[in-house]
Amino acid sequence: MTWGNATGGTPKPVRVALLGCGTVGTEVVRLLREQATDLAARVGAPVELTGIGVRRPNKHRGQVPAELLTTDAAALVDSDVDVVVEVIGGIEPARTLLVTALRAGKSVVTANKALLAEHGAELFAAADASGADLYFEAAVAGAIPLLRPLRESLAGDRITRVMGIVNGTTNYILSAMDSTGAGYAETLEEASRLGYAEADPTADVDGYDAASKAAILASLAFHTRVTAADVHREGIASVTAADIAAAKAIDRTVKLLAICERVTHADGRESVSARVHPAMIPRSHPLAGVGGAFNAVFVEADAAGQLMFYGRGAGGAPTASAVLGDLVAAARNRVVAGRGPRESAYADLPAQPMGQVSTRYHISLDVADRAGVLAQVAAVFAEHDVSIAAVRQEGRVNDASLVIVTHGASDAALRSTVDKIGGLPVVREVVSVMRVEGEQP
Ligand SMILES: NC(=O)C1=CN([C@@H]2O[C@H](COP(=O)(O)OP(=O)(O)OC[C@H]3O[C@@H](n4cnc5c(N)ncnc54)[C@H](O)[C@@H]3O)[C@@H](O)[C@H]2O)C=CC1
Ligand SMILES: N[C@@H](CC=O)C(=O)O
Ligand code: NA
Repeated sequence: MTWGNATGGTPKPVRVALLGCGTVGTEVVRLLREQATDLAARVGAPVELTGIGVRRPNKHRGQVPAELLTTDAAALVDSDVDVVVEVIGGIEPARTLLVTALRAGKSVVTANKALLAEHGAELFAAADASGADLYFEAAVAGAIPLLRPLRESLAGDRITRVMGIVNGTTNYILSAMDSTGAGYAETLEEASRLGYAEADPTADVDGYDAASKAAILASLAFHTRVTAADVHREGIASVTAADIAAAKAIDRTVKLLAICERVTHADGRESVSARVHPAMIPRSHPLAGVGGAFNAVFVEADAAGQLMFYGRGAGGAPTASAVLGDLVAAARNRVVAGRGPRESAYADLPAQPMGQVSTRYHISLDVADRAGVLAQVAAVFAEHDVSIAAVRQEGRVNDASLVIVTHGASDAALRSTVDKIGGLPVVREVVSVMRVEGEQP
């Protein structure tokens, strides 16, 4: 179906197949229809939607043109189309459909971070074999233009760090827990209703979605293939009301962060560290003010310095905006017989295991309020070579809370420290253990 005409003549339309018509797909169809004339002018040819691959056509009647609906996504990909837009999600059948499309020289636009983080190399190889485009701006941080700046605008710089909030669902949950004390389950349900969560929301809460995005960000930033398996992943399922309260007590808030770093070793070798975990950050930190399903990402590069990208990271319309931007780029390339950026993985840096990554921790203990407790606890830290940066003790009648913030320590050292401290008779409970980010050590 062609909704618009290019100005100044009638060039051959760019034919587009859409795979999937859920939260994002429905909005892609709406924008294609509503902005058809402008899109045609920007592309230099009309953009023709030739078919929409869905699972249950009846579900979509009345929402999208019924004559476009098909349950045969493979046939749609095989048909005479120039660009395949995939918003099904998951690995199969998306992987097979996209590899087939790319090998056949059809450009691909996808929002599928899980697929890219696991099978990106295969998709790029298929794209290279035929010279087709592979665009995926919607896959990370929804509407925020982030991947194009990394792939293109910063291609002349040396990126050292990418850190931010890249999952809208978990940020929505953590923001609600922090501001209203709302419960975890009810907020997750709301995030699903609003179209932020993945089809299986455990991908969000267990950090898989953010880990896929971290893999994509690290790959682009450091010109290295980083897969989801290379990313250390912790979700928010273990974040308790006590953690949120402990953070509040010291003017911090809890966020799920994705952190990708270029690590330079003493001998000059470099490696890539990518991790996703909840962390306490100061309320004065710019990421602390990022609420709801919004995302924000800091990029640090040698020449550019620090850049911050902020906007809607989830939801049908914002994500469709990024998909449409990619579709215009791919369609333009078809019209002028050009090609978008290819995979850049020449640096091939090794992944740094999490055990070697040093992070700072905030530990909150419920302890007996008597002389010598602090000394006993401090001795365990010293024994494990974990250096203490700050200690705060608040006494009550029979018990007290002891808050310790460490200097940088490895996961392994911290884990053994906390295990041993939890076993001290003077420690009633280890109330909260959480990483600390965003402040000077
Ligand atoms: N919802 C969001 O805020 C964002 C989603 N994404 C990504 O966009 C993609 C789509 O997400 P949503 O639209 O939220 O998911 P959704 O679950 O709402 O939609 C997926 C659609 O694909 C259909 N589908 C499943 N298998 C199919 C098949 N074999 N053939 C044809 N259609 C099939 C489903 O019936 C469903 O309508 C996913 O990769 C997701 O990770 C990316 C950024 C944000
Ligand atoms: N489920 C994801 C959707 C966007 O990528 C999220 O919550 O961020
Ligand atoms: Na984006």
